[in-house]
Amino acid sequence: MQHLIKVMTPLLEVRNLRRDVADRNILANISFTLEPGEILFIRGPSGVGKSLLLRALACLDHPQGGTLLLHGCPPAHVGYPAWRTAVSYVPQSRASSLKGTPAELYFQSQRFSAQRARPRGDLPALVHALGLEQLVLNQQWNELSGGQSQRVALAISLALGPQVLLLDEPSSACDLISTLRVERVLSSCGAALVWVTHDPQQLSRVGGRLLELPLGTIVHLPPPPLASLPPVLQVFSETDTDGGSVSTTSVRHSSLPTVAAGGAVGNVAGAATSGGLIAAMRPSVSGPAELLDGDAAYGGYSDIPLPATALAVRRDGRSGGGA
Ligand SMILES: Nc1ncnc2c1ncn2[C@@H]1O[C@H](COP(=O)(O)OP(=O)(O)OP(=O)(O)O)[C@@H](O)[C@H]1O
Repeated sequence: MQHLIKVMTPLLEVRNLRRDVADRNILANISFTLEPGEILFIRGPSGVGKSLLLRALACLDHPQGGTLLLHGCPPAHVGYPAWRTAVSYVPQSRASSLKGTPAELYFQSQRFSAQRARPRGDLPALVHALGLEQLVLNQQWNELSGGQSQRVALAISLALGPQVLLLDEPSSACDLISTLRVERVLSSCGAALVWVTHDPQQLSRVGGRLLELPLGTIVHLPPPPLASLPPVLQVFSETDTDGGSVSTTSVRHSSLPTVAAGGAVGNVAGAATSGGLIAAMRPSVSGPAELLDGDAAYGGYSDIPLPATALAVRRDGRSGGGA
């Protein structure tokens, strides 16, 4: 019976989520569940609240109603840094606000306490699979094109091994070939994906389910043509959902030998990762005071200077501005 309950607990559960901004209701009654490896596209007109939904799922903003559960546990139980590590937000564009190089960002992010003792993906393999030269990792962010920085930021997010990736138009700056690479890497990465897109072709190429906003209706997409998305790269092959621990990590690429790095164990409720990477990098962090109150909540973010708004929140206990 206990085993049955575990199997039935979704990876992520969203019940009747509500988002208001400036006294205006943007989203209401959004409900869905997500299982490991599932893809849920989000589509809706500009301004309908797609980014707000992703930010709420990542616990970067506080919803005005509803319930979020990761493996059956609410954010306060999981811990906000651990939640944001497991449920990782990849914003539409953030490279222009970043300083330094992608490699520096990747290594800085690993120093967050919530990122320690967790399995990693193979960043160079991911960079390669996304059609980038390795040297982009050591170039300044502001020297990269929009498409390059979008893909290298995605590679970093994938390499940090989230269980759920929240993707805000992850290929919007890419040409068609790069877009196909992004789709193939994401489709085979093993993480559950919540994927905002405006591209109807992307839905049919990738498949999965579709959440239509503003109504929140969910439709099942037809399966993609068999040949359209051959497995190119698999970073996280096995995830034991018992307590969120990851038991095995492997990297498989069509042109690379299989690399197994099994054995490392990370616990969502315990060690987990930063999630703070995104929160710390985003100057528009907002949310309840407890979400940002103190170093413990930030899980060691003191490694990286916090943006002014987040610092303001931490000092006076009030939340900063939204997106
Ligand atoms: N911090 C904020 N303060 C006030 N209004 C906001 C804030 N953030 C978002 N909004 C408003 O909430 C609505 C939803 O914004 P959101 O960015 O989620 O839209 P979206 O569906 O992602 O749009 P797009 O497809 O253009 O990216 C918009 O009307 C936007 O103006």
